[in-house]
Amino acid sequence: MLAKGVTVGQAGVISVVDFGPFLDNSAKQQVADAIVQSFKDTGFVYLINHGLPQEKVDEMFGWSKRFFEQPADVKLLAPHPANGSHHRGYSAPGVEKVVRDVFDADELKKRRAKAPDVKESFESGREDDKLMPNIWLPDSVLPGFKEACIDFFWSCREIELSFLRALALGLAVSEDYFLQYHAAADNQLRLLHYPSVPVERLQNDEVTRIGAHTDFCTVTFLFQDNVGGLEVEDPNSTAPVEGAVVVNAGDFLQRWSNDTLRSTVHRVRAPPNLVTEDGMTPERYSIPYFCAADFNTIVDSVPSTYSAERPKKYKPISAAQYIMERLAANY
Ligand SMILES: O=C(O)CCC(=O)C(=O)O
Ligand SMILES: [Fe+2]
Repeated sequence: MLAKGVTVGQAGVISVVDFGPFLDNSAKQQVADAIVQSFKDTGFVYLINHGLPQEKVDEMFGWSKRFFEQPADVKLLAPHPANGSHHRGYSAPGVEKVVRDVFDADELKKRRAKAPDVKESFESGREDDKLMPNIWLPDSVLPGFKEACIDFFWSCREIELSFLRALALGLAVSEDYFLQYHAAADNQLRLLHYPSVPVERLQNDEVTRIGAHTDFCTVTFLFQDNVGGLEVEDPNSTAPVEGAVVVNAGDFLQRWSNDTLRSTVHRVRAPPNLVTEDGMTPERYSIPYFCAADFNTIVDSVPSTYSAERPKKYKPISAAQYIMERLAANY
């Protein structure tokens, strides 16, 4: 049963949940239940009143645009390392191909050649991350960009911490259950730009914006502009909801929850009904924030998600091992 009052609408079949009553403590359990129900049903939820002011989101999109407007050789002053497990810096269009269940290098090459992902990205994390140091532009280029990324990273961290509390409450474990495993902020802020491309090529699957995939962390928060095109499997197309952050469960959380919560396949294709006169689909910007468990932590199934009737399906695993294997397979 979905809690009425906090579930304020549907975008496709995905619930739009008002997070305000969680943050102000007026209806914490109802909000938590609505989120968990939506994660069980679809693996996705839209959150409104998430606490991050819209001006901050708009500002970050502004920085993202200014970054991607730079000439290629400037952006490449902060190059993403060729090593796919160091996820920082700038990746030019076509470099990364997000796929599902492909770990073989030759097969990846084939898929990339067939339908490249037409997107470029810039990734950053916390400044004190020794495992994956940030890769910034030189100080003289686009001053303020680095500070904006860092500031936005920590703003998103606030939503993450509140959201993880809600998730725990909704799963009937102690409110700080997930927090103990997410103390380090091993998260990743990703700026994405999908350049304008001929609609026909997107529709014929000659090129993709982002290929069908699941995320592999705990949860992802996605801010998007109003262009649209994000599609969630079976069989939902989602439209951007004003002021909302889209949250989805990653594979790690699905595994962690003993398959109670779903990590759903999603992709970005041509936005419906948006074509310019010359048959081009407008460019699109989005900002996902991937939240991962502490690399050094080992997780076992969430206590409320297994029982004699529903035995554990998975062995305990370290976040580092799981995530590094998945990252390296995408590059
Ligand atoms: O750009 C989007 O809307 C989706 C991005 C996404 O799914 C990802 O980066 O994992
Ligand atoms: Fe994704």
